Amino acid sequence: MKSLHQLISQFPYAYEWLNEKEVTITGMTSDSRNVADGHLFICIKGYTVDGHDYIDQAVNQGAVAVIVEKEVVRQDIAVIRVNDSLRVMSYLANRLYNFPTNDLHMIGITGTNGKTSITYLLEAIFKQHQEKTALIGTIQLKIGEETFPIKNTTPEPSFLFQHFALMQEAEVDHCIMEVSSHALKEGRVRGIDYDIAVLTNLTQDHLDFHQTMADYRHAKERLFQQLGNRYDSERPKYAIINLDDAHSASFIDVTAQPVITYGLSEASDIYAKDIELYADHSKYTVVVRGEAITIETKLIGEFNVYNSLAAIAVAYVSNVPLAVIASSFATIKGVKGRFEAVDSNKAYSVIIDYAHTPDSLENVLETARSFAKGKVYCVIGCGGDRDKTKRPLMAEVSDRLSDYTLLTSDNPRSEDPLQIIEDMKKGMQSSAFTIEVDRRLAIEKAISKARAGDVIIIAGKGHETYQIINGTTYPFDDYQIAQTFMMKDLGEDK
Ligand SMILES: CC(=O)N[C@H]1[C@@H](OP(=O)(O)OP(=O)(O)OC[C@H]2O[C@@H](n3ccc(=O)[nH]c3=O)[C@H](O)[C@@H]2O)O[C@H](CO)[C@@H](O)[C@@H]1O[C@H](C)C(=O)N[C@@H](C)C(=O)N[C@H](CCC(=O)O)C(=O)O
Ligand SMILES: Nc1ncnc2c1ncn2[C@@H]1O[C@H](COP(=O)(O)OP(=O)(O)OP(=O)(O)O)[C@@H](O)[C@H]1O
Ligand SMILES: N[C@H](CCC[C@H](N)C(=O)O)C(=O)O
Ligand SMILES: [Mg+2]
Repeated sequence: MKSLHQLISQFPYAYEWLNEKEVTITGMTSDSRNVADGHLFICIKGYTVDGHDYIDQAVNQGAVAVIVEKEVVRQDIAVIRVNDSLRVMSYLANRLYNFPTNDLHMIGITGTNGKTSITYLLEAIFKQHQEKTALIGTIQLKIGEETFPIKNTTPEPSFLFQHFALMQEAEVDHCIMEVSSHALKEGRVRGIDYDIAVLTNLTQDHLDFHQTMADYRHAKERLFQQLGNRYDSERPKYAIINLDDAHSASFIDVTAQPVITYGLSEASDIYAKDIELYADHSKYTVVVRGEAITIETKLIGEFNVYNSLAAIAVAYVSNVPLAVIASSFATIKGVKGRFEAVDSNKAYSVIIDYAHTPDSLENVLETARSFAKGKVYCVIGCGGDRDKTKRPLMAEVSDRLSDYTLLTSDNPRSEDPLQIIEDMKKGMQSSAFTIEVDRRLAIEKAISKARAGDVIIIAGKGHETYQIINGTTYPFDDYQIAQTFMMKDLGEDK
């Protein structure tokens, strides 16, 4: 809690009081729907609506002050005009909550695929080392065992800083967060003092937002530029980079901090060798600056070897002993909705996965192929209001790597589901596919085709428990739908 005058006492931005008033600020937000008594409401001009239009709602809910970019005349509340309210929000949130990231060990993970997976691997490792964690990412925000729903993978600054303060109060040791390219480009993570930045990989996604791969890469590079330029022996900083990624050199180039590389060759500081991949577990040796440990884990596929290397690198520079790291892998059962096998006693497997990019789908289908004794089926759709150019590419991957594809809907959002499928269809070379716009029916059709030894990949929605069609959100859970149908699926040979 601070007075507004205190909050702006050393304000480094140009500003103008449109109505000067001494008020006490209890919290802040840029979403009028979340305003509570004593809040500062920050008006942001968004892509769809303008936050300035919600001042009345914010005041009705208890806002005592607003930050605006426009001419706003009000006598009842304090009004300050600035040039860039989003930038100012990061600064004010940092001050209101007393610079909470200065006392937290902040780990930021960026890259196209693997971010969520790595956050959960790190949670397991730090737990094994008796340290307290917080996670921020696609599935949820989590402080210790307490979970909070989340709208974006990387939320806006006032939400972030409010929760960093809660983490500080809860004596969290490590805050492990996914940092999306949208957040980096929109400046949602300004002012966060990261200690470790991780790059998983960079392949095509989000070209609707970034237009070019170069812009997408520049956005992700900002995390590494933000890692600071000072060398502080009390609090060393590290850039952890997947050396096998085609873009690794430019990420190494932009950071001033020590770089730790990981990969599958001896050229990396931390690498895996003697990799044995099975249908239900994996085993490999990880060499960490000359010292070797054996990892045995239920995580499946080579892409998860990469994810585990990233997590091991972070844990290693965070002073977790290698023996503790190795033992923690025995506790990891997998990550919700990431290559998650549906529990059943069938002779075929159904796997729920969050692959929603060409590269992730390729990884997952290659993994399925490597152990399938029978056919591989893929149920796949693409999200509406998202990168249209990835649609035919994802269909092409499914056509090439599975024996049969069911083209269906993901979250069509505001788009026509059949048009999305038409866009996907352009990538299909073979005729081994069916179109079934209803995702539930597509899942059921795929399962009813399955015979002993077959593998069905249901891709794109992973942990999601909803489907957005024509702007409306309906309950929808790939896992439950698949499991319910499997229990009824008593066909021959099953
Ligand atoms: C394209 C994009 O990045 N959109 C983000 C943007 O929304 P926007 O500009 O459309 O916001 P808006 O609805 O116009 O609202 C403008 C302002 O008015 C406020 N408002 C709005 C309505 C109201 O009733 N009251 C109110 O105060 C809003 O809180 C906001 O401050 O700002 C919002 C607030 O920060 C974000 O929630 C929103 O993310 C939307 C939901 C989204 O879907 N974003 C995706 C693309 C995204 O960011 N994804 C990445 C992960 C991607 C990945 O790695 O795969 C993520 O970090 O989530
Ligand atoms: N290291 C990896 N390389 C390639 N594909 C991966 C990797 N790790 C996971 N995947 C695939 O990508 C999917 C998404 O994984 P995960 O949720 O961990 O990624 P993410 O980066 O958090 O994605 P998002 O951008 O949606 O937040 C998984 O279901 C799997 O199919
Ligand atoms: N973070 C990603 C998730 C995509 C998940 C997929 N199910 C979809 O809805 O497209 C995005 O917002 O683009
Ligand atoms: Mg994620």
